[in-house]
Formats: sequence, C-alpha cells, structure tokens
Amino acid sequence: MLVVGAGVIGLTCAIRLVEAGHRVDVVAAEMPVETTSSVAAALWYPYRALPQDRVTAWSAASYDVFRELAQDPATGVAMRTGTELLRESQPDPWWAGAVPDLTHATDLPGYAGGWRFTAPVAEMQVHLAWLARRLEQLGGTLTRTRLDRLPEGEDLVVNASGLGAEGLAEDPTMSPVRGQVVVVEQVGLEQWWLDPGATGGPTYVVPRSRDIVLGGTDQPGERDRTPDPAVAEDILARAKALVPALAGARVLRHAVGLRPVRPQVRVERVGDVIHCYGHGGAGMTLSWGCAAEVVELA
Ligand SMILES: Cc1cc2nc3c(=O)[nH]c(=O)nc-3n(C[C@H](O)[C@H](O)[C@H](O)COP(=O)(O)OP(=O)(O)OC[C@H]3O[C@@H](n4cnc5c(N)ncnc54)[C@H](O)[C@@H]3O)c2cc1C
Repeated sequence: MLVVGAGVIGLTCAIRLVEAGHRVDVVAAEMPVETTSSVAAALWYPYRALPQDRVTAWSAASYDVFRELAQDPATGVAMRTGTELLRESQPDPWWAGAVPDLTHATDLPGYAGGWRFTAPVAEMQVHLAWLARRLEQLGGTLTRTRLDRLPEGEDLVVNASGLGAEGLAEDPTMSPVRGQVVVVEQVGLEQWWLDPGATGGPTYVVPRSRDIVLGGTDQPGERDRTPDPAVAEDILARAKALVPALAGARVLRHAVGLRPVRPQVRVERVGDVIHCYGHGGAGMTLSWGCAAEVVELA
C-alpha cells in the first residue's frame, strides 16, 4: 500500500496501517520537517475544520492517543493547561464534548469570559521525527518523490497530500489559508493562551519544552511562504499584550505555513484510493482519529 504525504496525516495513517498488518511505503515531495505540519503550533484545537460531528469525534479520539503519548517525552507531546479568551459571551464550543475538563474562566479583565482546559501540545519537529522513526521501526519506508498524479495499479493508495490534493485529487474546493508564526525562547511559560478575536488575527502563545510559538495570521488565498517582517512585529506586539512575561523574549525564528483548507475534511474511499486531506487548521488535532478511520476504510 502506498501513502502519499509525510506530514502529520500521512505519517499517522501509515503507522496505524502498518500496525493493522499492511505493508506500507510512504512517498512525499517534502520530508516531515519540511511540511506544513512542521510549522503548526501545534495545540490540540479544532480550528478551521468541519463538519462538526466528525471533527468532534476525530478530535476526541486523537486527544486520547495524545494523552497516552504525553507519558513519553520522546514523542514531543505534552499536556498543557490554557485559556481561550472570549470578547463576547458565547455558548460552550461545539467540540466541548471532546475535552474532559473544560471550565468557564471568570478572572479575565477586559474580556467577556473564557474557557480553560487541558490540551495536548505537540512539538512538531520532535513529534514528526518520532512518527517517522516509529514508522521505520515497524517496517514502513519513507521515500522522497514528487508525483504528478496518484499512482494506479497499486492495491491501495492513501492520499494524504494536504494542499497537494488540489492537483493530485483535482479538487478545486481546496484552498490555502496562510499562517505566520514567530518562535521565541522559553521564558518559563507553562500555559497556553488563545485570543481568536484579536484585531490583526488570531493571537496565540503556545509554550513548548525549549521555545514558545507566537501567532498568528489567517489569510485565505495567500500562497507566499516568505515571513513578512511587518506581520512578525504585529504578532510579537499582540502576543506581548496578551502575555506580558514575553516582553524580553529573544526571537529565534520565523515561519509560514499554508493550511490545507476544504469546506469539509475529506476522509473517503473512492475505489482503490482513500482520500484523507483538507484538515485546515487542525491537522495535528485530527490526526489519530482520522488515521483510525482510514484503517477501517482499508
Ligand atoms: C501557522 C500554522 C499554525 C497551525 N497550528 C495548528 C495547531 O495549533 N493545531 C493543529 O492541529 N493544526 C495546526 N495547523 C494546521 C496543520 O499544520 C495542518 O492541518 C496539517 O499540517 C496538515 O497536515 P497534512 O499532513 O495533511 O499536510 P502537510 O503537512 O502539508 O503534508 C503534506 C504532504 O504531502 C506531500 N505532497 C503534497 N503534494 C505532493 C505530490 N504531488 N507528490 C508527492 N508528495 C506530495 C508533501 O510533500 C507533504 O509531505 C497550523 C498550520 C499553520 C500554517
């Protein structure tokens, strides 16, 4: 069986398929650390992904797997408490059933309220490397190849090509949503913060073991992968306003990724092809749940 794509979706699908007894070769134009997945913050959060019922179920399934993985630091996964700030009062989020400990925060001056919960955070450079190692340990292979079309004549092909599905699946409903982040040094921060309604773009602060990811932007249709210095300044200003402890934090690097957005995430078998792409701003969040469904479809 061939899996096309070595981002978080292709690798998790490949691992679950090998574990289920299939022989799996992964082919990808970009290796794991070069993918959009490696840019992700990557906080467990169902963002820019629909439909609500399937996304909630996939997210809940992934949450459980990440909680297990967090027992082993080598996976790059940690469970972290954090707060989403609300500028207007809102009912509980549609995906509330996927997190075990969502509570209402009332101690947020200047905000109408907030939600506090524990979420998995995956340090993607570490997590993707761990996934790739795990795949190889299980006997799977990973080869760099750019495909012009999905191969025919294989017994089964999993299309986990992210935004590449625009061409490989000839899917005109796919579109990029550009996200820019700034990575700064760790300054002793343990909790994540998210202000989705901030002026200038969704603002988030996601601490990891040795650094902190600050975001972000949400720019539909933009394909430029070069970090914009003015946008970086704005992200830093927004993040520091949100978390004053970031004031003196040294900037380590800048990154841009193009979220593979689709009106609905596609997990579907058509003949000998299983499509699994269009995870929008939630590829890490949905990964293990979608991989389990791909195994069922196989
Ligand atoms: C700034 C930013 C922040 C984000 N934060 C989060 C977050 O906090 N939480 C979260 O869950 N998600 C987050 N995301 C979203 C997440 O990164 C994506 O949903 C996820 O990376 C999609 O994974 P993927 O494996 O489908 O695609 P990708 O990681 O893009 O991998 C696609 C793979 O397919 C290969 N491929 C494509 N076309 C071809 C071809 N023609 N031939 C061969 N190979 C091909 C590529 O080379 C690559 O290996 C964020 C994204 C961005 C940009």
